[in-house]
Amino acid sequence: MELGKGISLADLRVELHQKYGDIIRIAPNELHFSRPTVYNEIYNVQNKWDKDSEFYRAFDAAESFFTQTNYENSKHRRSLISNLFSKSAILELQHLVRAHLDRFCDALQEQTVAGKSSNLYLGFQCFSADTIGNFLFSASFNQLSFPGFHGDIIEGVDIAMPTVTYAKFSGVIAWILRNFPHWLLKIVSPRLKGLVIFKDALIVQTKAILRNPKMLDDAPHRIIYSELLNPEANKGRPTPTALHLRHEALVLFAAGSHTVGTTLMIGFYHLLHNPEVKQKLVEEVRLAWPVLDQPPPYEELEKLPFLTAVIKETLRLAVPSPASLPRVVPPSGAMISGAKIPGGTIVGQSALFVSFSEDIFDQPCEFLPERWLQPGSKSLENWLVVFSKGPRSCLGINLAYCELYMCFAHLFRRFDIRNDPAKPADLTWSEHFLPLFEGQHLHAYCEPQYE
Ligand code: HEM
Repeated sequence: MELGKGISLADLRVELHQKYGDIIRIAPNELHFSRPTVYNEIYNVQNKWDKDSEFYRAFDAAESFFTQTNYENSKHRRSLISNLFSKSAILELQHLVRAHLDRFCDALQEQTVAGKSSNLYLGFQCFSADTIGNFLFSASFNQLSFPGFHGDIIEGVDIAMPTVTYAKFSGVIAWILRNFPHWLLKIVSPRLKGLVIFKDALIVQTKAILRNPKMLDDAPHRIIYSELLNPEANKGRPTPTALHLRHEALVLFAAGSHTVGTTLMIGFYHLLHNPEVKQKLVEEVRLAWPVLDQPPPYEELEKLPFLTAVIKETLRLAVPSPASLPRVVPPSGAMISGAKIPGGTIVGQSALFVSFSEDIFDQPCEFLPERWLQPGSKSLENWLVVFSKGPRSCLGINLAYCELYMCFAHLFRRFDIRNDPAKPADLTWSEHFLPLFEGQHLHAYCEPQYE
């Protein structure tokens, strides 16, 4: 109903809570809670509650561990992939992030030299898509090479995004979308072409790898398929099929690209609109990075206190995955928000209700990195919940932080960045599991620094 009226789910939840109180029914068997303390009651290490199957069927990736509703069934595959995203693996492969940043910076410089401002929303999406592609498959999708950062895959993701919401509300629509022939999709919606070609390429790639797993030996670093097909780790279990591999690849690409791109865009938006905060960040980065062609490694950047505060504040405000993440209360029932909730009820809370809670964050709508540097602000970290919590929390958190630290530091060290006044950004978004930004994108001029 709300889709028909064009109202974003995120706004609708706020409206309903204002009208009906702390606990609202958002579907016949689904509750949403507004008190921010509920987040830690639902999502925590003890609660291995199932994900809601109707919600997660909306993703066209039924064989991935992400859409696997039962924790026990998802655990094995998650643990295989987690090797690639451990902190030590990310430190070892940080040069991949750096390589894509170099390409990104070259493209920004070219656009500035041509007298054009850059679309930073698309630029960050291209950067994160190329980076995650490199981590997962040791291949680049070259989204950064598209003129004006109009990458065909990332634009296809934005166009396809509302289908997740439609599929969530109707099993029939979910089925049609899953089974729609790719050749027809390219004709009906030409702007989806890049995404369709990407999905078709995954079909070919996964079949070829299963036919000849030895080709994995040629990859310059470990990739998802080497982990998923590891014979030692899979002992006593069936080997993953081409469909398993493809669905894991799709989910990891989707989870690792849009989220990071959105976070970067929101952070840059706030820094460009808060010149004093931006100046403080630039000074800190310059001090840690005095010689332009000798960038410090990620290990050094993550020690910078103001940069760290900027990243925390950016994540808090960005909430790149704003949906309520529905879980099923176990048969024994549970106490949530002071109420006894019967087993089988679907419950959830959007992280927006924590990030923007006045009870937790003073002036929650303001971009105030300093809040993370006050005495006692360590306790605030409990409320930085955008990666979710518990056994189904974000698997890519180490890679996400690495990309954020390196991107903020590189761009603000290598460029003097200014808003394009002719193109004021409109950050209005609607919720389709991910936020869809349909207004004017953030544009900026990036003047290269030569020392
Ligand atoms: C700022 C960046 C990111 C944010 C805020 C974020 C946030 C989240 C959230 C909230 C979840 C829980 C989703 C749910 O319960 O349905 C999640 C899960 C996940 N994320 Fe991220 N994410 C980010 C980046 C990444 C990256 C770079 C990757 C790398 C591939 C990644 C991979 C995953 C995976 C695989 C899951 C599913 C975990 C499971 O179901 O057990 N994420 N993420």
